[in-house]
Amino acid sequence: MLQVYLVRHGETQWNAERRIQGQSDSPLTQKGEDQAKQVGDRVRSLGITHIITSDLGRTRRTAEIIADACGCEVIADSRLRELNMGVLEQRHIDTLTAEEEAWRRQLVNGTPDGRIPEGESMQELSERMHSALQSCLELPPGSRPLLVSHGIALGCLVSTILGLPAYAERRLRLRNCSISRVDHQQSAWLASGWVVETAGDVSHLDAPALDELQR
Ligand SMILES: O=C(O)[C@@H](CO)OP(=O)(O)O
Repeated sequence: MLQVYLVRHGETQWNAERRIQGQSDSPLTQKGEDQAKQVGDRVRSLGITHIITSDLGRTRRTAEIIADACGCEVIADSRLRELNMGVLEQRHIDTLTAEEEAWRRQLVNGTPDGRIPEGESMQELSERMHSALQSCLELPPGSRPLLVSHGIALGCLVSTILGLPAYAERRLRLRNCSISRVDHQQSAWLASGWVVETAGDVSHLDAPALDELQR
């Protein structure tokens, strides 16, 4: 059975300021760096063989810190990027106009192809995240990969594995540097394929980020 660990990156400057990142980027705060070290401490004895990360700066930095603890190399995969939030990227969440807020809401209310202008739909996000996860099945037998990605992207992946719509990610709290795990199992009795073992564990963090609570 393949076990895949899923980690959201550490807190960033814009997470703390409540600004929308998407595929734009901001650096980890000191707290974010500390969170990533705590993930490293938590997973160093788990036998992680590969660290595969979104190619954005905040995830790469988080991955490097975890890789230092695990002693494995970091592989970048652009399929693990955050949802492209188009024209709203870099904006402060509290300054959106009513029209802009309606674009954002399309993503969370189930409009099938809802997207922010110049952005990506949840369906497109789901397809590329599942494609990245599926690639883990091609790793050598005995591998135990850890993927570093983003809040909406990982929430969408976990929700859709559970058979929920992609926008159900809004009901799943995946804080910065939370750890989730999905396993690929073959079972005649239980569901075959991907199953969710853990979602959003923050018990290894001394101070979970507040950004999700502030929304
Ligand atoms: O892009 C963002 O602003 C947030 C949205 O949840 O994602 P992350 O901080 O995980 O990249």
